[in-house]
Amino acid sequence: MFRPPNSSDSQSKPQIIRHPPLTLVSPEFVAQHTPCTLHNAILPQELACRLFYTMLHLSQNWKRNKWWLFDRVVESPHRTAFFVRENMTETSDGSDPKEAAQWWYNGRQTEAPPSFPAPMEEACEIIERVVNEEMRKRKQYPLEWGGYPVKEGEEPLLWRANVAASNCYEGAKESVGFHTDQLTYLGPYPTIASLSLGVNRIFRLREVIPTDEKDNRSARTFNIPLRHNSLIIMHAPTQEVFKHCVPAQNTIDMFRPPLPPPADLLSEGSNARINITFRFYRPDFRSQLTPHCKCNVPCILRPDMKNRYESPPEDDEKTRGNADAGDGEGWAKRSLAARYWWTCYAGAQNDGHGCGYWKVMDVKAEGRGPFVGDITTMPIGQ
Ligand SMILES: O=C(O)CCC(=O)C(=O)O
Ligand SMILES: [Fe+2]
Repeated sequence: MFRPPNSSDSQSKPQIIRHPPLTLVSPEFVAQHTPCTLHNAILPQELACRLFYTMLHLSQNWKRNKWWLFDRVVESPHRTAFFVRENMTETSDGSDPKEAAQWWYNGRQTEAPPSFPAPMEEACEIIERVVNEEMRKRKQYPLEWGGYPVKEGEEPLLWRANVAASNCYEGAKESVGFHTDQLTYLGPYPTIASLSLGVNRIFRLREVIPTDEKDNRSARTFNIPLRHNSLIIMHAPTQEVFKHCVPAQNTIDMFRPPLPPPADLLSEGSNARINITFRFYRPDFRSQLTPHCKCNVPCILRPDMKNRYESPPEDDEKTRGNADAGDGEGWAKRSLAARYWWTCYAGAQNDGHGCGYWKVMDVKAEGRGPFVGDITTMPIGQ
């Protein structure tokens, strides 16, 4: 006799519901399903256009990132550049984000990066205000940076940008693969504000399911169309829980800028998308404090996205991200183990062979902080 389709075997393993990809077209849907927020028409139209033309012009000199994958060199399918913001001493603790920025390209040391061009600085000031407003409504995680200066009579500052990474995707086929942003200089639970200019492209998010949950649920793919002059803020814990990418597409619509270019800058229509991610390099994760591996190369910091590392319960209490994990989607219910690893990165830059060095980050022993959790034990906001 054949076993009926719903045998006791298949019953012991519950059927996982596999949801089809979901396109999130509105800010409400993005907020409902992901730890990100979407803000359309973020900059005044004139500034968005001026910044687009400025960056498109500069992008002619941007480089493709190169790294070793197994035994061959691969090249990023887009061009990229890095910028450092001037006059950030009040939040930098005497450390210089320029130093860290020199390690941006896959652990290869590069020349000191340029400063923000004028329209990028203007945009950054607007974006900082929006990010702070948004963060005030959200809960904070104990390991977030708690060292912003407090000014009497003013709302507490929750985020600043001191660096920016910019990407140019020319045509439908240029892309960036699924990844999480390296936490080496950002530290745990970073907030990253990502501005889109030019053609509309899809930004894709997908949760990394912890090993112990993978028999119970599957990850859903979320597609978020990013229009010219939109901002997506990757709030905590996006980098700990989701991977993101900008996939190659079969077709894209030409971008017809609402305002003409200045006389000295080219182009009428364009098939390029410019992305600028504004970030805060934490003083307590400055490059001088990055552990080195056995190859004597600075390590990279990665979250334990799959909750593979079982930590002693006593030190879990303090660093746990989501001890009060509540309702909502699967990811929002996750209890984050808050484990991070320093790992060898030499394999990406030299000959594809690293030393396999691996160490759990120990915030106390490494002297990191101050953290949000040092100042307040209660999550603020919701
Ligand atoms: O272009 C984008 O929207 C994403 C870029 C990105 O993920 C990155 O630079 O790390
Ligand atoms: Fe990224």
